[in-house]
Order: sequence, then structure tokens, then C-alpha cells
Amino acid sequence: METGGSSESSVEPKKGKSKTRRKPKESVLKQKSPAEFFAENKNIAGFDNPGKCLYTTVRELVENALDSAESISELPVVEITIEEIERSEFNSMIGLVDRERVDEALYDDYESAKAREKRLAKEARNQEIQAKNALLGKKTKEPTPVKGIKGRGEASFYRVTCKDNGKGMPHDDIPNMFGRVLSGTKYGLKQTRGKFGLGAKMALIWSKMSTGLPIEISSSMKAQNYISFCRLDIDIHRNIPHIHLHEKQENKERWHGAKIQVVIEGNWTTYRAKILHYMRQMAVITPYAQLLFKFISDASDKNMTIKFARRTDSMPPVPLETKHHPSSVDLLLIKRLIAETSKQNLLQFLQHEFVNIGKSYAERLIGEMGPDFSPKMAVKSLTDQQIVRIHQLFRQAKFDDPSGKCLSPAGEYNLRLGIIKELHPDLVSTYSGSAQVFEGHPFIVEAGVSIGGKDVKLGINIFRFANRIPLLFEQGADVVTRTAIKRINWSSYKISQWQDKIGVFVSVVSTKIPFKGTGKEYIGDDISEIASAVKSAIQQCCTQLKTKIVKKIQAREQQERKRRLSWWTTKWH
Ligand SMILES: Nc1ncnc2c1ncn2[C@@H]1O[C@H](COP(=O)(O)OP(=O)(O)OP(=O)(O)O)[C@@H](O)[C@H]1O
Repeated sequence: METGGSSESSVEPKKGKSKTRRKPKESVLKQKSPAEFFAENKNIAGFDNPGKCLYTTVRELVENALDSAESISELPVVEITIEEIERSEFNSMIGLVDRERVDEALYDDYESAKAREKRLAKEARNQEIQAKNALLGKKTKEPTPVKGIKGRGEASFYRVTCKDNGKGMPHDDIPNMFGRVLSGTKYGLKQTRGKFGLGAKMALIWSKMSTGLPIEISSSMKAQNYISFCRLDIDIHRNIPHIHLHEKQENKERWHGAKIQVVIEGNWTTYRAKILHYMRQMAVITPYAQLLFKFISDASDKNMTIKFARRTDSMPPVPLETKHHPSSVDLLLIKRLIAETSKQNLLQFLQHEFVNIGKSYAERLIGEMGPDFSPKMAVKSLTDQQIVRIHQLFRQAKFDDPSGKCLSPAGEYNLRLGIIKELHPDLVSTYSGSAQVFEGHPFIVEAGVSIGGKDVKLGINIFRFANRIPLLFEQGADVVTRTAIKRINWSSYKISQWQDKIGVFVSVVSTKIPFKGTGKEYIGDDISEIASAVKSAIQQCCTQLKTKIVKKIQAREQQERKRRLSWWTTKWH
């Protein structure tokens, strides 16, 4: 309420106090665009710090590339390159002149003469101790680096490029696909890696925040005689693309696919291991893809090229779009379906917009709704109350479970192949569960358990996948970790958590993965259907392994008996 001349403004300052009391600011109503919201809260999309931003950018681009190739049943060929950009090169890219430092003491990494003297003395003392110990033949610990001048505090910049052989994008859609937060083609009820219409835009927002540079997209669809090229950035306040260049170029080679390039701040040193780990796990779950990873730097010892070769041509089937299951819809969704349906009457609407409602079941449901409802009534004329009644009945009535036919799990063969190819274990077992349901959404759990192998640590090593995306963060809270650590009695399968190198691989696919957050980092442990399916899949693998382990033990014992027998025989004859 407006109070006109507010009493607060007339308050006299107290005696002896020099400060005048501040007038509280009126709160002003403001709106934020989705792009602004995500720019201010980029951590919820997995863009926490420069290192994690580099990792998530790679991830988002690779996952889009795989989604795109798989959508046209093309065996994926994906090339991802991270190129380190020197500060001077970066400055010249943005037209900034390199400047020599004039006032050194102004900088964060400035070291005074006294501090330098102290540091050098400490380094010399450390070296002396090392040399003495070496003379005495004592084992020496790696000396802890002496705190010296701070890291230059300078940002590192990287050009990230991802090229695929996928479907490409229609020329006119490209600006909105990359320059408007919450826009995409994967919102339907379908198993895809992408879901939110956010990832590529977050890479662009981060590039805009850290380097100010635009994103570049080249794309061509099958049999298209031109390549669409688009350079754009995003108007954060209005959440619309800001196009720098959008043109058609010649496509002599009839290439199809997409090439996306962004220049961002990052931190390769701290996130190198995570990025390589991600690529390796992606190779496990997609052995039918050819993945090429390159890191390019002026320091040639940092350069690397890793090829994850394709090991099979057998690709999981393309996931199918499905309709909503009546048990999974809420009021808003029912209203949206009514607004969008092409069906005229209630009977047709129920039959055609949902799975598992046949004609006679739809008639029974309508009968149950009450006297205000009839099969022939116009669906668009339903009142709000009538829609609430439909929703209530959907929640109480019994429906057949949705089928898992629309899903595309990796398949036991691919999972086993991926594990063997990347880990070379001594023993491996895999299991593929049948389709199950949570809150009306179908899901399938597949699992693998391995013993031994290359680069596998002692104890339980968890590998998690959701809609064929490797999940690397928030491991402790994830349903797979919790199940493997707390709910499996490993010793009852003759597997030792302390002496064996155990690999636990669990892949969940669904039309709706219940991720916690838009960063797609883990699946919570609160959905009992998923938790019990994960447990049962791991147990199935362990049961198979137990048989193999017992056979191995028996074979070893038999060999030992034979050896002893032959020893005795030679001794007494
Ligand atoms: N490499 C690509 N090939 C073809 N289309 C692409 C490619 N990359 C992005 N797209 C299109 O751009 C859209 C937006 O991509 P974006 O990464 O922002 O979101 P998403 O993949 O739909 O969802 P999520 O935010 O969950 O990753 C995608 O839905 C897709 O249609």
C-alpha cells in the first residue's frame, strides 16, 4: 500500500550517531527470461566452474551427435576436438591488443622480493634433504611443492568442435535450436539422450559469459545439395537468437551431419581425467559408434588422439515415440492434450491419445465418469471440473502396464562387448531385464558385473548409464551405487569386496529418466520400482558369475590334486 510521505523518511537520526537510517528499497516486480535464469543458475545444468563447463560442453555436443546419427539408423561417427588457445591468439581473435604489464604489484600473482627469497631458500632446503636421504639410501617422499607465486590466475580458452554423420538440421530451424533456451525436437515421449532443449544453449551461454564469442554451426541433411552455415549468439534478456551470419554453402561431397564449434573458458588440467573417463564409458555403452577424441595444444607433449574403434555393426533399434499412459498424466497434461487433439469426441480422444485404452475400456471409463459424460460429447467442450473428474479416474482405475517396445536398451550383446573391449576383465556376466513401469513410464534395466581387468581398482567400481549416457557425478546419491554397496551381499556369490576388482555396470533406459536436476548427473534412490529392478539385475549377474567362479575354484583344486599326485608318484617310483 502506498503511504505517501512515509514516516520512515522523517525519522530523525539518533544523537551521537552519524549514520542516517537507510530507507528500505521498494521491491520491484521483474521478469526473467529462461535464458537469464539459466545464465544465473548455470550450475543446475552442470556448468559449475570452468573445468566442469568444458566437460559438460563436450558431453552435450557428443550426446546430440549420437542422438542425431541414431535417429536415422546411421552407425555413428563422432569426432570431438578440444583445441587449447593461447592468450595472445585469443586476444587477436577478439581484436584485443596484447599489453605488457606496467604495474606488476597490481597483479594477483605478484611476488615481492622478500617472498621470492623465502621461497627459494625453502626450495634449496628441500633439495638438500632429498640429496642427503638419497646418499643414505633412504626412501624419500616426493617433496611437497613450495608455495610460490600463485598460478597466473589467467583463464584458459578452448575451441571445442564436434562433428557427426547424423541427420543434420533444417536450415531455418538452426537459429532457434541453438539460440533459444528450452527449444528442441526431443520433447516427445521417446527415449533420447537429450530431453530439456537446453544443453547446446548452455554451451553458448557459457561461451558468451566467458569469451563473448558466438557459436558456429554447419549442418546438412541427407541428399541436400547445400550446407547451412550459421554463426549466432543469444540475446539473453529476450531469449532469442542473435544471428551474425546464416547462409547456404556448396555441399560438393554430399556430406550430411552437423559440426558445432564454440570457444569457451575451461580447465583441461583439472577435468582431463573426467573427460577421458566419459569418452571411455561412452565407448563401453556405444560399441557400435566410432569415437575420435583429440586434444590439441601448442605444448606438443599435451597433445593426444584417442580412437575408440567401432566393434560391432549391430545397433540398438531406433526408439519409438509413444503416447502417454493414463496413469502418468497430470491435469495440465490432460488439458494440453485436449487443446492439441484432432479428435472430436471424448471416446475417440481416450482411445487415440493414450496407450492401453481400447474402445470398450474407453466406454466403461466414460460410464464410470458419471451422468454428465457421454462418448459422443465434444472433447473440446469439457469443463475444468469434468477434466478433474477424468484425472481422478485415471489415477484410480486399473490399466495394463505400458509396453517396453518403444525403448531401445543397449542390449546384452553390446553391453558385454563394450565391457570386454574397454576393460578386458577375467570374468564377465550380463543380464537384460524385461520392461517394467514406474508412475506409468516404461523402463528397462540392464546390468553387467565383471571381475578383474585393465585399469580397474580393487573393490567395487561403478559404471552408470541412463538412456545410454554415462553418469560421472553425484555417484554417492545414485540408485546404482547405493544398491551395489548396501543391498548386495557380495560374499554370498564368492566375490570379495576387499580382494577382487569388481566392475558393476548398470544401464537404465526409459521414456522418462527421473534425473535429479537438469544436469543429468544421477538417478535418485527414491523410486522403489527402479531400485528393486537394479538390485535384481545385479543379483542375476552375480548368480551367473558365482557358477563361473565355483567352476574356476574346482578346476584349480583339481589341478592342484593332480600336481600333488604326480609328485607322489614320481617320488615313490
Ligand atoms: N548434432 C546435432 N545434429 C542434429 N540436431 C541437433 C544437433 N545438436 C542439436 N540439435 C538439435 O538442436 C536441439 C537442441 O539441442 P540441445 O542440446 O539444446 O537440447 P536437447 O538435446 O534437445 O536436450 P538436452 O538439453 O536435454 O540436451 C535438439 O533437440 C536437436 O533437434
